[in-house]
Amino acid sequence: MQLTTMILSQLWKHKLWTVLFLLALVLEVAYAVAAPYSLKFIMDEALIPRNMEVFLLILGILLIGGTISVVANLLGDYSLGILSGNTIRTLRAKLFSHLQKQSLPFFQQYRIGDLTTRFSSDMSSIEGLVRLTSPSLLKESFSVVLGLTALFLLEWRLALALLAASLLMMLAPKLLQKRAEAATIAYRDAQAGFSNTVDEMIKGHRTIKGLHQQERFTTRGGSDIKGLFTLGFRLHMTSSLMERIPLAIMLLTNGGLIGLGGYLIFREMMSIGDFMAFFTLSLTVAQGGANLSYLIPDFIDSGVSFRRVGEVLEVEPTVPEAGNAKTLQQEVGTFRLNQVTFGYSDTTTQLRNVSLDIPSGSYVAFVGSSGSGKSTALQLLARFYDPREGAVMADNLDLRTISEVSLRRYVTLVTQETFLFNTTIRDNLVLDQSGLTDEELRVAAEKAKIHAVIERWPDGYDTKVHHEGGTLSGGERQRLAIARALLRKPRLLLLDEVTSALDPATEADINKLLLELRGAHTLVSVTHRLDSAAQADLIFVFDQGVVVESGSHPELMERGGVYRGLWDKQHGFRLSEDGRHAAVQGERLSKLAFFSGLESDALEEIAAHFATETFKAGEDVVTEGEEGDKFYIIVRGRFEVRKEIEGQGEITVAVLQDGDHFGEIALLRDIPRTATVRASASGTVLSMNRESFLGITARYPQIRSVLEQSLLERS
Ligand SMILES: Nc1ncnc2c1ncn2[C@@H]1O[C@H](COP(=O)(O)OP(=O)(O)OP(=O)(O)O)[C@@H](O)[C@H]1O
Repeated sequence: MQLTTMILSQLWKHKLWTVLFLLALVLEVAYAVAAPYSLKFIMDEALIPRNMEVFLLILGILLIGGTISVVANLLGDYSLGILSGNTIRTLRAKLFSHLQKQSLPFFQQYRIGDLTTRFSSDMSSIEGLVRLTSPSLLKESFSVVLGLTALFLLEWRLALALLAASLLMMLAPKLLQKRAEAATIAYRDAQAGFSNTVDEMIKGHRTIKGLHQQERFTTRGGSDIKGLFTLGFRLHMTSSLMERIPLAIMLLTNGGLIGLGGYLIFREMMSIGDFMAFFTLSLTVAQGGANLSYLIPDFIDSGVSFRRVGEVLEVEPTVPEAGNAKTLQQEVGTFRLNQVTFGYSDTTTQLRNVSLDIPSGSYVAFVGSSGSGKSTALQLLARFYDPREGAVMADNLDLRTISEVSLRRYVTLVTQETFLFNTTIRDNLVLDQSGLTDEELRVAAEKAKIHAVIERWPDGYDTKVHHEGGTLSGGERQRLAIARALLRKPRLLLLDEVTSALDPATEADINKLLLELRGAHTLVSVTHRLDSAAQADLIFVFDQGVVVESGSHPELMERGGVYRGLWDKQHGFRLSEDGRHAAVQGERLSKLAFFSGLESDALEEIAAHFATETFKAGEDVVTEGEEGDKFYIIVRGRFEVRKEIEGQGEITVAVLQDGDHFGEIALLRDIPRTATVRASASGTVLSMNRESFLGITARYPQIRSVLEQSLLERS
């Protein structure tokens, strides 16, 4: 609807050109009908009676009419160029800005390939519709109507026969229209699906190679291509049939007209001039009819694109700008979540009645187990979503009433997924802040511990980023994102697990930086690593969408609740600065049920049997189905537990982080692993193999029985 209104408003806006275009079209069609009609007079009034004067008069009129028609054609083309050009330009700009206004759920709903197809082939199709198909349809329809009127005036019986044939010519393709429409939609969807496969293959080429997934992708691509072939063939045959049927009808009609015309002349019910004019004009009308049926498949094709683009334009942002939006002041005070309840969909609830205050200039940490709602709360503070109930406030103003420009000016979010644009490092850091000096750039990059790295690149800050930063390491991208955020000098800096991809030494530097930033900026850091959170002024502990504890590190340790439990789980390890060598303390092992109750000497002895293993993002620690003989404790990192579920493929069923352990069953017997554990970022684990374990249990048999018992309880 919006799309139709937009096109009509363009025609109205350029009314002069619209009127000129219509006038030119009328003149062109009128001449195209009048020229064959004139044969009636040329034959009956000039050639048969051999009257030169009448002949020259008609010839003169035809020449003048022809000249007017040529000028009208040129004028029509020019005005159509202006009208269609402006319409397409406005539509492209509208679609582009509409996408930019969309909220996060929109980009989760539509796949990249689908959206880019709407911008590329759907837009080209609409361009064809506006520039060619619609004007031609208008012209041919007018030509058929005017031509038929002239034919009825010449000889109504012949005209009636021709009309019946023309209607048949138009209706026949209609019978196939539904099939053609369905075939076009199916082909478009298949094109979008294939684009997605290619997009994923290009973006994920490193993971695909690293995990040797080429065959799976070749199969997927092969099946997409096969689908495109089948659907393309169906589309081709349906379109061809739609074109061929009218042609066949036209051939039969010609024969019929000659027969009936000859009969009427022999019976002196029609003159030779009338017949000549009728026959020539009927060819023009039939051509118009055939053109109309040629245009119909094109029209259907672009009609589908029209709907697909229109559908996107109809989607309203779920986080809309307020009508009379207020501007956030530079000196923003407290941010607050006020009894906030939120769910990503109507049927789920990720945050329940959460209330928390973030004082101006403070350093606040959100901690809690994976999936407890920390990142969700952070995204609400950045107003990427609006709460279902309650409000997110800045300076006692509901974020829903604040202009997006001022909110984005003073609130910056840095997430784990850093997107870099395919331009220079400098442009990626500066973005729209053209006034920034090289010195400011250097200072921000130094704070984010990335300056030295940039300086080592051959073109320094002018180094080009390729593949959206895919050639840089996760840590480098993350540090660039921090530098970019610092350059924006935000009042509220929101950080979502920003140190998760960094080595321990760089993590310590970034933690130091956060302490320096406190005061001048308000900081909220989501982290699962409690060593980072411990230095915050205020810590909120999330559990299943609720804030269960809050306070400073000493207060929470003192309380001995959830935070204390998480802290104990994460501690008791030693890790080298580069994250390559780890060790566990005997005391920490006693927290595992099957080692509890052992003397400290025994625990230290067991601790010495653990070996360090490091994993890069995307690497599997264990693979579902393979037989395992090792037990693991995560020292540092984030690992996804993935299982093959019928009908859904491989999905993440749990996330393991610092201090979590898995795989103990492998210490006892050969059983295939029941899930894959894959590193989501680089991580370090400690492992113990069965051979070592059996050596230990020979001396401490109770370990084995406790483990047997706990596994029995679990199964
Ligand atoms: N875009 C989304 N759509 C639907 N559900 C989501 C979306 N993002 C997160 N969730 C779900 O919301 C819940 C809370 O997620 P959230 O990311 O806030 O947790 P978290 O505490 O930050 O966890 P993590 O440390 O693993 O990032 C989880 O169950 C998660 O699966």
